[in-house]
Amino acid sequence: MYLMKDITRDGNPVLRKTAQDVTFPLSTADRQLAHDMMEYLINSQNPDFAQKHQLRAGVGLAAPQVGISKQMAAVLVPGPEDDPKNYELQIILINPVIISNSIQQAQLAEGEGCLSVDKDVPGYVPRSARITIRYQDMEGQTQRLRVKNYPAIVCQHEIDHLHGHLFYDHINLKDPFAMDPNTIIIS
Ligand SMILES: O=CN(O)CCNC(=O)c1cccc(Cl)c1Cl
Ligand code: NI
Repeated sequence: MYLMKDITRDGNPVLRKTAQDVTFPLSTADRQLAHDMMEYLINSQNPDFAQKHQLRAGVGLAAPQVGISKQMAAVLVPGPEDDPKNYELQIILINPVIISNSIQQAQLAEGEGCLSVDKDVPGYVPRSARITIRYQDMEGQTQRLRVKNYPAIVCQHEIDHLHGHLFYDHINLKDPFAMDPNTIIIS
């Protein structure tokens, strides 16, 4: 079970490397990694558990954030307020590649945060509004996933981690809340 002490923080070079491809069949360690990352997200979204263990909430987690430079990330996007466990997206992405993306951009109204970045970095993080991801599932089968809006933003945040990018790399520091006509704001 991961706790905040297990999360690598900005400044650790592992967060700025391109992670290594995962090979199949998955090793026991890789299976455990997938499980533990998803378990962290589930725990972090449970208010009582998160409070008790001082976990920062997350809707995604990438292997480099637990010090493992491998192309693997977990995504857990909750459902609606009244039914959060009816997840909008629950998936383990292995060796993910964005194979197409919309010209249309999207950004979260409240910006983004990252377990690996302790400080708040205010500002819009422009991303593609719709993407198609080619990835491998736990059995090594190649899959394709089309996502848009919030789940697409989360997947891009995670895939960024696998290539050494952090969310604030995308913020326009001269004008962090610059409005672009071609970019939809997701609240
Ligand atoms: O890489 C994953 N994390 O750092 C976990 C903590 N951040 C979030 O859950 C988060 C918060 C806001 C917007 C996005 Cl897109 C994400 Cl991903
Ligand atoms: Ni992050």
